[in-house]
Amino acid sequence: MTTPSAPLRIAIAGLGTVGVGVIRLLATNAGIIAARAGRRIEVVAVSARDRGKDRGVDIAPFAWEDDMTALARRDDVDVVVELVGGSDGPALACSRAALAAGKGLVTANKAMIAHHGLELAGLAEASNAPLKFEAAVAGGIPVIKGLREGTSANALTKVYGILNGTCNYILSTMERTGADFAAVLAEAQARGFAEADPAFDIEGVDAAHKLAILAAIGFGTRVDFAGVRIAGITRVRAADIAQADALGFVIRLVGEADVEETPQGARLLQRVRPCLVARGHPLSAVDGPTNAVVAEGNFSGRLLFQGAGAGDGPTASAVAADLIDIARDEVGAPFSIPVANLAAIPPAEPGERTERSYIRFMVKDRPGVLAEITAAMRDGGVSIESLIQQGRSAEGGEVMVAMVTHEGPEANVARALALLEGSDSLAGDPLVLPILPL
Ligand SMILES: NC(=O)C1=CN([C@@H]2O[C@H](COP(=O)(O)OP(=O)(O)OC[C@H]3O[C@@H](n4cnc5c(N)ncnc54)[C@H](OP(=O)(O)O)[C@@H]3O)[C@@H](O)[C@H]2O)C=CC1
Ligand SMILES: N[C@@H](CCO)C(=O)O
Repeated sequence: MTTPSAPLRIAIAGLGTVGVGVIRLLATNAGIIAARAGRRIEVVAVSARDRGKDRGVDIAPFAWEDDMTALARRDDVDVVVELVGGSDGPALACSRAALAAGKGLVTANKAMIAHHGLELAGLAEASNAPLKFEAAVAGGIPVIKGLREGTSANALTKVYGILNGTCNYILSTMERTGADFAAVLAEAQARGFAEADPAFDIEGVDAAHKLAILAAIGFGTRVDFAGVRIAGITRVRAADIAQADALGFVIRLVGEADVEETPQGARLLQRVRPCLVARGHPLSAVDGPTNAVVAEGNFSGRLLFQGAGAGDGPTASAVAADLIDIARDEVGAPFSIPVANLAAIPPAEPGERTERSYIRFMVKDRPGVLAEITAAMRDGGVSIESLIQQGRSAEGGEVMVAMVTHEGPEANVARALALLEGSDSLAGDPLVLPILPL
């Protein structure tokens, strides 16, 4: 006769959008989860800032701890689920305490994994404790599992995609409705997609956290968040979205990573930037808070992972999947290979890479301005494919000039723009958006 396995006992630190989502999911799907995990997953204790807050779920059956580190050390807990957020502070303290005590750790905290993932993975290895963070990248999409397991036999050539639901919601809503940036950001915050500090979303930092994690798993490298070149969406105007649309593109915030071989050795390129994406490219149809990740393997070919990148339900789904893996005892090295074997690859210099670009200038509406811009392009070695000046301003006002370049070295665009620096024909810095190849 077999005895039923003991439940997996968990503690949840953080009872916000995701924490409450996890409590709801574990209760709603308890039967399915127990059948698939081989045992029940039971919430034993919880912690957050404000014990008295109405969270829309009953937390009375769970023990309460004010101190998250004490929560992490409880004897009646097997796995700590960290859903507080922030790269340091109580999230990190409770994660370190859990792993040091030999308990499993599941987290959705990409900021913490991007900054301290290697240390935490080292602690997990030392304690032989599981560390899992599926929800940290692309919400409900099983992309970490996809890269750690599905493509594990491949050398990846490239990983890229739409990694921030808030930015995608803002860009696609502005595109569809013409609404104002600030109003759409407020909607994303109200719907629970945005980070506690939404500057992390709109300035590209959140996508960079996720990209650094994906690159580490995809290429077997040490997590290098500092090596990610980051540009957010705050400089994209409604007029750019309209201009891109007229040219047959949408604008999306894209994170991309690859490893290139140079005469000096391997170099890791990681960058997050708003890009023009041609209608017809799989990423152009990714709307709202949806995320999509493309991974190109040398045997698998191009794989596309797509789904909800944020929100309580999808993120809770990823957290619970990690718990089920732990309950089944199906865990491996957090970054797919042991920390000591991850490669330290220096960051790449992108200047010699070639691409097509969209360049937008706000200029004074007066004779000679276009000649000045095109001369700088010529002298920088940039070949112009098309150039559009929008309407006439009121006398002496600003007008928008947008151009699309032929494919050429990125360094040439930088050189051309340097030639225009300080020109009093320009009203503000030009905006350069790369055109994503098909
Ligand atoms: N929201 C989403 O769609 C997604 C979020 N994530 C990640 O999941 C994590 C949680 O996000 P989310 O649920 O949205 O965040 P919320 O801001 O909704 O919730 C955070 C929770 O942590 C508690 N908390 C915050 N700071 C402290 C502190 N200093 N001491 C004690 N408790 C604290 C809060 O307590 P109280 O409620 O009492 O104030 C709250 O319960 C983050 O790492 C986030 O990046 C990942 C994927 C998607
Ligand atoms: N703020 C994040 C949450 C999911 O990681 C986003 O908008 O994508």
